[in-house]
Amino acid sequence: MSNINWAALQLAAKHASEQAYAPYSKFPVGVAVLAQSGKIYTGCNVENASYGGTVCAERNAIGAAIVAGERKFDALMVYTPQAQLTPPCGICRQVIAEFFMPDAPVASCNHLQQQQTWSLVELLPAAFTPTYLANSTKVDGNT
Ligand SMILES: O=c1ccn([C@H]2C[C@H](O)[C@@H](CO)O2)c(=O)[nH]1
Ligand SMILES: [Zn+2]
Repeated sequence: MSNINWAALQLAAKHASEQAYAPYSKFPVGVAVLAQSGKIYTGCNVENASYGGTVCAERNAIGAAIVAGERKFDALMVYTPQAQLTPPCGICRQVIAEFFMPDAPVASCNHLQQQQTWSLVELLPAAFTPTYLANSTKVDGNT
């Protein structure tokens, strides 16, 4: 998609970061995803006293969109709490690859109004995707 409203994604991701539950890392992250429907969904990181129970902002944003019925996405924006712009972690890259095209933009922004944009395939080359599963219904099915 060519006409992505990056400013709207940045603002939505920033607002989501303000809801982050990150008492352990003190690294509050917000994410906004643009679904093919044109709607924006958000998520924040939700940490846990059992640290491995933590869920990143990316997966929470995608989950919020999925439960609203979305299956395809055009862009993802991370709002990172530091000057150095940060891409999604490895687990989230795999989850993004389930629902985004390889050339989809995955971006990071910060309080300095900076933005860095990668393509998904740059972040996760040779991804294992639903197409490798013989009986896959890809992203359109419910099973
Ligand atoms: O892109 C990222 C990077 C990190 N985190 C979270 C996980 C953990 O709660 C904290 C520190 O890694 O930030 C995210 O939610 N998204
Ligand atoms: Zn992650």
